[in-house]
Amino acid sequence: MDVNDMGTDLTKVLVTQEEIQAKIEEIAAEIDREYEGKDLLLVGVLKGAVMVMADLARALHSPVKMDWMAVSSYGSGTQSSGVVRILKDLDTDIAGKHVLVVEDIIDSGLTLSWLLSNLSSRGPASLRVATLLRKPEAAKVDIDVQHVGFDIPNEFVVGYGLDYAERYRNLPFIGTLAEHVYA
Ligand SMILES: O=P(O)(O)OC[C@H]1O[C@H](OP(=O)(O)OP(=O)(O)O)[C@H](O)[C@@H]1O
Ligand code: HPA
Ligand SMILES: [Mg+2]
Repeated sequence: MDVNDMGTDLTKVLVTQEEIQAKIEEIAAEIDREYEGKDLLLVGVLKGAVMVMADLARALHSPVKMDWMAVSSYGSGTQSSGVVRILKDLDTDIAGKHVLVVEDIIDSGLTLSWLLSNLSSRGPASLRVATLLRKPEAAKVDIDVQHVGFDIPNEFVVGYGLDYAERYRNLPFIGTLAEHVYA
């Protein structure tokens, strides 16, 4: 799919497929260095992080394990409800493990902040975060994030895993959604 298949739903491409892939290679190299000789568990946050997780895991040279959590705070709108629900928990016990949470986007930060306190109560050996996107102007909580792909403006974006009402996740790039789509 490309931007021409999208009609007028998108106003622009914010991050191209090539820029995403190059950034993921960079982050993977950082992670390889950081966890050298350690067992690492990647925790992907469904559903948005599927694309980042799939590409990041394949760009790593170190062997890793992968697990998934599904949480939802957005429902079908463009604003976080602030109420996070676990839809699917991890299959594995993370006590004593090195855990890296993989996210597509940190927007208000409410989802991740909730998730990090939930996961840290399970006693991991370490708990860090990699995210492809972050919206600094939208932050409602301060979170220490070790790997950030791109800081982006405070606009609703879709593509590469990110949805609006479950659509656009399969775009290979990040685009800005036209206001008429959700107005
Ligand atoms: O920083 P926040 O304001 O909390 O927003 C970020 C979260 O929102 C999105 O998930 P969503 O709840 O839409 O679920 P999805 O991944 O299934 O689309 C996104 O994937 C992050 O997990
Ligand atoms: O900008 C966004 N787009 C799609 N999903 C999201 N979840 C949080 N922020 C966003
Ligand atoms: Mg969503």
